[in-house]
Amino acid sequence: MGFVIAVDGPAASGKGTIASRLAAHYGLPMLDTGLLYRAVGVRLLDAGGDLDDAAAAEVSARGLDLAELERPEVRTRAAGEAASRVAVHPGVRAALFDLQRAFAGQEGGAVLDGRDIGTVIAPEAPAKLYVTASPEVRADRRWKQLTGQGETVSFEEILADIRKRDERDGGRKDAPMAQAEDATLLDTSEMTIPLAFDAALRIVETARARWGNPKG
Ligand SMILES: Nc1ncnc2c1ncn2[C@@H]1O[C@H](COP(=O)(O)OP(=O)(O)OP(=O)(O)O)[C@@H](O)[C@H]1O
Ligand SMILES: Nc1ccn([C@@H]2O[C@H](COP(=O)(O)O)[C@@H](O)[C@H]2O)c(=O)n1
Repeated sequence: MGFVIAVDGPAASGKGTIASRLAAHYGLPMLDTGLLYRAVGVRLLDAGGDLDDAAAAEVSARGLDLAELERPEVRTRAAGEAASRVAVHPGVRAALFDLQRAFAGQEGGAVLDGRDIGTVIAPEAPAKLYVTASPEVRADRRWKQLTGQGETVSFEEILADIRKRDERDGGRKDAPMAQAEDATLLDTSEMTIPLAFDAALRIVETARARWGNPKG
């Protein structure tokens, strides 16, 4: 495995923003694994399926075409909820495992963000961050993001979504959202995006030095 950076944490903590900037900094490919689950949820809803039907959700996951990750529908509030509901099914997680594992196994390394990268997908990753922020801060960030995309929703509705998502993601039996024992916690509640990236970069550089990358 090359230099893999795992960026886990709850909804709207800023994982994707940090992961994409780390990927650009190191010239590494990046996978937002949440898009996989969002696309599975959206395609199941498109087919008129039940998000709580484990078998139907697995069929949806096994039929996923990566081009579907580009659909604008996957970035909506509804897609985030659908993702979290299909993500509880072990069959869905199993169907998406090999793709994520292969992405992490790329020779030069990779950056992946999600909920279980440091614990399940790439437990041997040399650099692991667990990015978080208070539920209120995360709800504010998500509310600004969704209303900026034209969705009509209240802050209070998003805060309720965040709390429900945290509970479901952290409470599920299979691959629950969790900070890996060797992951460094990064609370971005009081940080701007540049400050959060700087803090993340310091953590990754420390891990990189320890990893002894021949490129120095
Ligand atoms: N430190 C920050 N300060 C202010 N806004 C931020 C910060 N980090 C990220 N954001 C903004 O918050 C929103 C959510 O960020 P991002 O998509 O990176 O979160 P995430 O953890 O990947 O979310 P999810 O896992 O739900 O996809 C985006 O609009 C992003 O620009
Ligand atoms: N590795 C992952 C990534 C995501 N999920 C589930 O998908 C939902 C949406 O993810 P976002 O990153 O787009 O918010 C998330 O709430 C999880 O339920 C997952 O289980 N594992």
